[in-house]
Amino acid sequence: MSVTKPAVVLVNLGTPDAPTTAAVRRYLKQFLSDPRVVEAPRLIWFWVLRLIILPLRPRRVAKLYASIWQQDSPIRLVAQQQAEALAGRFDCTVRYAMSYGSPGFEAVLDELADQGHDHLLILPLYPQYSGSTNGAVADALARWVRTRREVPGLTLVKDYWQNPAWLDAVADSIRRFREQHGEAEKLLFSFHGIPVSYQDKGDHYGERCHHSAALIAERLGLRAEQWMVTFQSRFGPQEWLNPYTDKTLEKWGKEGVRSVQVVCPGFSADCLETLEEIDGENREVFLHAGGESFAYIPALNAEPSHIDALEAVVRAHL
Ligand SMILES: C=CC1=C(C)c2cc3[nH]c(cc4nc(cc5[nH]c(cc1n2)c(C)c5CCC(=O)O)C(CCC(=O)O)=C4C)c(C)c3C=C
Ligand SMILES: [Fe+2]
Ligand SMILES: [Fe+2]
Repeated sequence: MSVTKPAVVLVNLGTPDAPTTAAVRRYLKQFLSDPRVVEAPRLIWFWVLRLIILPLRPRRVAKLYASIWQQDSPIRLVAQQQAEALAGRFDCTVRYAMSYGSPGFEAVLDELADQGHDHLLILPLYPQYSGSTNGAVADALARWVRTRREVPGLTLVKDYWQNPAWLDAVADSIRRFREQHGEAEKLLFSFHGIPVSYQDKGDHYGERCHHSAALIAERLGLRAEQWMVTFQSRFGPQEWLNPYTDKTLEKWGKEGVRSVQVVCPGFSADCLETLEEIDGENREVFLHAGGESFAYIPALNAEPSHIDALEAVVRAHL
């Protein structure tokens, strides 16, 4: 009747099924239709999305995806590795799911509940809560609950940037990188942005990013002038959290900063926004503006120290 063991579901943002215009269009349609992601007036956005964004953006973005594609999209390959590695740590089922695209979050929840798991622990893989990411997972969970006659016990992890195991894992990865490659003049912590209007309405995501970076810098013993926090991945004409990553790298290059290392601790897996936007586009911006050396420090992905941290987060909530 029921399996008494809990199951863990790791949830990340999502990605297209293929690096093609059609697949990117399907993905962006689902993603950008979520009112948690784009908080524009619904009727206006319905038409802007269909008449401007979806006819134009997918072709360009599909090329960017093609440039980072492996056997699959990196974010999905990493999710699979993370789930496998974490499953090795407990006597319980661990699955991964995506908020947009596949494997769909609600389908994975159905499967686990149908197998009789009577407690599901949902861990969104965003270290810093934002309504636009973790909030969207909560919405999807609430929608799913309404479809189930028998609702399992549910635990939703809000976020985990304060967990010492996660802070140690990020600090150690930076330390190891600097031991291998030497130290750059500047260490830039780049986080995905959100529109300033979301912050004005009460989303404290930006503060959580600043606190995270400060705690990591403290572990590394960095002086204030050695590091900085910026925000990347702007979308649309609104003002987003600043300072912006690209503008900062351009300014540094022009001002004579010779070497930078960039780390993106808001991304639990490498993806389009780190591999292409940071290690591709922003590298070019810095070098073009006069910088001499640019290095991207990879996300924690399925590193054992990351799995240690995720294990600690799960154990703290089970
Ligand atoms: C209004 C739009 C967007 C908000 C708000 C937003 C917040 C947000 N996103 C992430 C993490 C990721 N975003 C990724 C891609 C991506 N993000 C947006 C838009 C918003 N994000 C778009 C349109 C895209 C797709 C690419 C593009 O068309 O430019 C990804 C990468 C996924 C992949 O397939 O590799 C991640 C991860 C966070 C953490 C966040 C708020 C805190
Ligand atoms: Fe995004
Ligand atoms: Fe981007």
